[in-house]
Amino acid sequence: MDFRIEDITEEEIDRRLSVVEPLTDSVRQLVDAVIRSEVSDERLAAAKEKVDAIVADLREQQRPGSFGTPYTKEFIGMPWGNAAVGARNAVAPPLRIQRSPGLAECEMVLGAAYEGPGGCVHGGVAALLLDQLVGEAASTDGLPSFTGTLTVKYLRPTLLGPLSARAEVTRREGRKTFVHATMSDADGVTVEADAIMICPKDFVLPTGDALPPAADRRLDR
Ligand SMILES: CCCCCCCCCCCC(=O)SCCNC(=O)CCNC(=O)[C@H](O)C(C)(C)COP(=O)(O)OP(=O)(O)OC[C@H]1O[C@@H](n2cnc3c(N)ncnc32)[C@H](O)[C@@H]1OP(=O)(O)O
Repeated sequence: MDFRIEDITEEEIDRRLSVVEPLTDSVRQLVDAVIRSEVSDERLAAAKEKVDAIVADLREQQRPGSFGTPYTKEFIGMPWGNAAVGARNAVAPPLRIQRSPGLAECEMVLGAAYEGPGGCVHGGVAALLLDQLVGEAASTDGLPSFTGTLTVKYLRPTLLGPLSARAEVTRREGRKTFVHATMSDADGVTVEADAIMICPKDFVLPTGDALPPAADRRLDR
């Protein structure tokens, strides 16, 4: 796993985000536009040429593999490639998660890129987003937790559009944290999930140091 340390300030994080977040958002718009565009085949083909030119430009300098999750020395995480929250990942809605002890909540608007059954959110997307949320709720005490088991129950179809989601720790047992989560539309809960999150026994920081006190850890950028 890639948890490298980057020696940068919070101001530098903000500066980098101010550059990449608008780009990522434009790519999200591109994804949505490609799905829903009704322009002629000629214009679609011309669009492909333009997109290919942008891709070639960006690939001139590229890191190998994935983005990973770098941390500052102050343990501020930058999971910018993450599929649910990544600031550089157009696949991510992205979730903007509010955290408090044992709780993670967010509101989101899921559009055409997240469709499963016609007009509805893909079940795998709902599971993906709830997986992130249970992970964040379990990790609000500063201990990294990975999903051991995630059980998802789809109560009724989730229509694409504005939604909210919530995950709450129900109990902790040693390295195990139990979390309950829901996704809701304006009429109430559409999906619920239960997770057993586990702090791995062999987890070490990239520095080889022990984890710092919980109050000094922020896993939230
Ligand atoms: C920096 C991060 C920021 C975190 C902040 C951001 C959040 C990110 C959210 C993303 C969430 C994800 O997608 S995470 C990615 C998906 N998940 C994974 O890839 C995890 C893959 N699995 C593993 O790495 C491992 O199997 C672990 C960590 C889950 C467990 O390994 P371990 O630590 O060796 O566990 P072990 O000692 O055997 O068992 C400890 C206890 O847990 C129980 N247990 C073990 N495995 C499971 C299991 N799959 N489901 C239920 N329970 C289990 C055992 O019975 C035992 O209970 P007892 O006998 O003590 O009662």
